[in-house]
Amino acid sequence: MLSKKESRLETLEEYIIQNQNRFPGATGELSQLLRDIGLAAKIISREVNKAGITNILGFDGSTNIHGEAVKKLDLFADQQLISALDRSLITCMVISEENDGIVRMSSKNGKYIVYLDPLDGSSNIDVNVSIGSIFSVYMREPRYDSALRESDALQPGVRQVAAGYVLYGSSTILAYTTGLGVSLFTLDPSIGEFILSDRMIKMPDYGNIYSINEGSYNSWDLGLKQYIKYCQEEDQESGRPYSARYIGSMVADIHRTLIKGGIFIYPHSNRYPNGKLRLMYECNPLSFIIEQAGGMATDGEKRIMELEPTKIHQQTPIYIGSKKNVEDVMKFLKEYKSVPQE
Ligand SMILES: O=P(O)(O)OC[C@H]1O[C@](O)(COP(=O)(O)O)[C@@H](O)[C@@H]1O
Ligand SMILES: [Mg+2]
Ligand SMILES: [Mg+2]
Repeated sequence: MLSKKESRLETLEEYIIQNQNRFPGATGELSQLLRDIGLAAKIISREVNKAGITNILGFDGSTNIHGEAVKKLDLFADQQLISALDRSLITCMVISEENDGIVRMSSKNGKYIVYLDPLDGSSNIDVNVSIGSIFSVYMREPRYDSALRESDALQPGVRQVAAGYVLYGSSTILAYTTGLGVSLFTLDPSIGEFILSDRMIKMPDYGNIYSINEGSYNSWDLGLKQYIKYCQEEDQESGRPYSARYIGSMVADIHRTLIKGGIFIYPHSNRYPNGKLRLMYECNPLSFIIEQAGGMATDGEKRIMELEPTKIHQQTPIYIGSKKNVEDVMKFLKEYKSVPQE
């Protein structure tokens, strides 16, 4: 929450410009890109807020590359974000959950590559539970020819120049980082502006909340089973048992973790041998946010943002949240790694 001293309303626009001025050589293009995403987020938020009375709920009838039935709002959000990014001619390529291949933009010389999860938490759209949008921005490597290739987009998370999410919940919140900390902006629909609500947020080092879909329990690693058992044991001193919270929209579960601390886990399982969540447009951007707020994100062994991507839609297990909680689960995974499964 902002201090009393900071009660003068600061818009996303003003904040972006202020940050840009910290870099004498800045061209203003990244600022423009963030503005583009802000505009699309306002349009999506308006549509989400009245979804029950417009014809936007339900399925579109198509299936995406993950074999998921696509929702109409998935496509609406995809179109809004892609057209907003295309307008300013600084993005050359978009990779989105709802498009199998790379989406080439009008400007093939644009210097940015943007990954999108246009609508996150699709299973919650029709039941009015918080959903989100996620974005991740890379620079395009300068090359002798301007041909756009999928391999241009296969860069590890540590190369992100910006990342963030929009949460469409009881209020609409935009969170982003360019590597200089994380700030949150709340949409004031009456003036149509995102207003700074948390500057340079730091998350708790530890939290007594764990978040995981226990439905796949039977195919979890023994170390994970032991960690969840540890979370559920009675021990007042260490704040256990923890509370279980699972919204089923990664953006919403991560936003809660950012504010309250704790851990969010989507492990590998029989149903998802490589995990369910996508490295490039879910795990990398949210890991960048969490790390910038002082947290941690791994695949159970390695730092998510150091994973070398081989496919634009690849999946990964993820353990993300407060540093102490993630270190704890890593210890359990390591300790039980060689113990035969029950
Ligand atoms: O229903 P499950 O298996 O718990 O999966 C929920 C997870 O899947 C997702 O909905 C996948 O994202 P999309 O909705 O963008 O496909 C995440 O937001 C969420 O964390
Ligand atoms: Mg998603
Ligand atoms: Mg999605």
